[in-house]
Amino acid sequence: MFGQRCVIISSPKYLKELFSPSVHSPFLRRLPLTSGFIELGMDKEGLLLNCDVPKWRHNRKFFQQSLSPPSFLQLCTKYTVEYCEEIIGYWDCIKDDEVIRLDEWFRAFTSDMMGLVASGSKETSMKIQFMKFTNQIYKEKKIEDEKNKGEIYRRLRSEYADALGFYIFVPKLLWNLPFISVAAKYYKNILNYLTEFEIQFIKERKQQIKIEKDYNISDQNSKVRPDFLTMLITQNTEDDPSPDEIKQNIREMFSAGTGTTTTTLCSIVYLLAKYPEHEDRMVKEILNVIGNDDQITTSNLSKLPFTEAIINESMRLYPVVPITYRYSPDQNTKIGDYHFNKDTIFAINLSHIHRNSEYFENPDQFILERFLGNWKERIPKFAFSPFGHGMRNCPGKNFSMAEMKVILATIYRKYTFKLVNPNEPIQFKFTLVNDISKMEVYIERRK
Ligand code: HEM
Repeated sequence: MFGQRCVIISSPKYLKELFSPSVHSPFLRRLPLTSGFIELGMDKEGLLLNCDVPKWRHNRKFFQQSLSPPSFLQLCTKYTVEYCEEIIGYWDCIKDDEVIRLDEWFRAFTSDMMGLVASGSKETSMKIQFMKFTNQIYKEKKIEDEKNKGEIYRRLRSEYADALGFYIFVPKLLWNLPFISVAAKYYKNILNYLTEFEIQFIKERKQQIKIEKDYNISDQNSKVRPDFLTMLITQNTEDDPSPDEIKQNIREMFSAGTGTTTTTLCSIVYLLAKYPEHEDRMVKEILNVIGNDDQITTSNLSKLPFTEAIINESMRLYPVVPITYRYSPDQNTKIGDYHFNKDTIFAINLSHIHRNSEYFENPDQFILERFLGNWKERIPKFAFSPFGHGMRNCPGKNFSMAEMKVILATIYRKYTFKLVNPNEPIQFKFTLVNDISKMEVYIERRK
């Protein structure tokens, strides 16, 4: 893999070293440096593919600190509720016998939601999804959107997702070949245009914050949006993190936070459609804790253990990141009793580990009791790793768990979903993650 020896790890027994929480761990890198990562600017910026350990640590600190204040999580809950209300407004216009592409709807939802949470960009993916569905004057909307900043940003991000695939999977050697060179040039332009766009709005936000000298995130009267971008800028001392670092952190909030949540939500809906008795129990819990119409708050999210078990068991069966990697270029390493030369890539096969019968009885079945009660004492830590572990685990874990609980609680109070093809297995396409490819459902309103 990437020209290096790759060892696949399929047992949690060998994860202690690879998932070590120590800053001195030799496994602080995910993958070796490639020309594609350099072209994307991800080799030294952001987190996901950052190969420069001091720079990665610097970014990780800012990324994590920006996501963690309770006031920020509360705000994200509020935004999620608002967007759920928007999606309900559209879904209420859809008849019970009409087929909808749930994967597309959740993709639109998570994209609009991230737009707002990451950079205050108010976008219209759900509106467009609805217009497409109802064959409304989509063309006119398109022309109107040419001038809409949020819409330009949304499209650039979507092109960026394709550029990521290109630069990660197509080796530099091939970039000058006919046809491929056209794509290489096109994606280069997209990257440049997106960077220009992002640097400009970072500059504008910085100026806004400067005008309000004593800016405080909880000030209701402030004109500055209290989002991830503002959080990153307000931790800033002497232009640190730099605009380029801020830009990459925002990009990764989108690229790591939208597809993952979309796919996990689709897996949950798929499994609940197959196990209606679990759905009934979840809805009862939601109605008991939150009620039928009341707004969801962060404090009642912690009172939904059954809903949480559903999310966990779905992520066990269908982990959106089926394989994660660790890499040690500086020193030879030892995993269990085995010695490895430096430069070995370790591919940690999470989807295989999650179905190991040593830790999960009847591993292919959807059994919620596994994740009820004191499950953290029963299930060994590394046997269940939907968000990874150790120094490079997922910094968006709490955010996405809260987001998914709010979405489930809000939409399942109103609707139930029936699979159009109940006998078909769920379909994913694998890029670096498992991405839901198509999921067709009927929406039924609850009586
Ligand atoms: C259901 C939702 C999500 C799942 C299942 C998920 C899963 C993962 C996994 C398995 C990893 C690799 C961990 C490791 O190698 O140990 C990861 C990394 C990462 N995730 Fe998530 N993620 C989700 C949502 C999010 C969200 C919402 C964000 C942003 C707010 C995010 C940001 C990141 C970043 C930046 C990394 C790279 C961390 C680093 O290398 O230091 N993820 N995620």
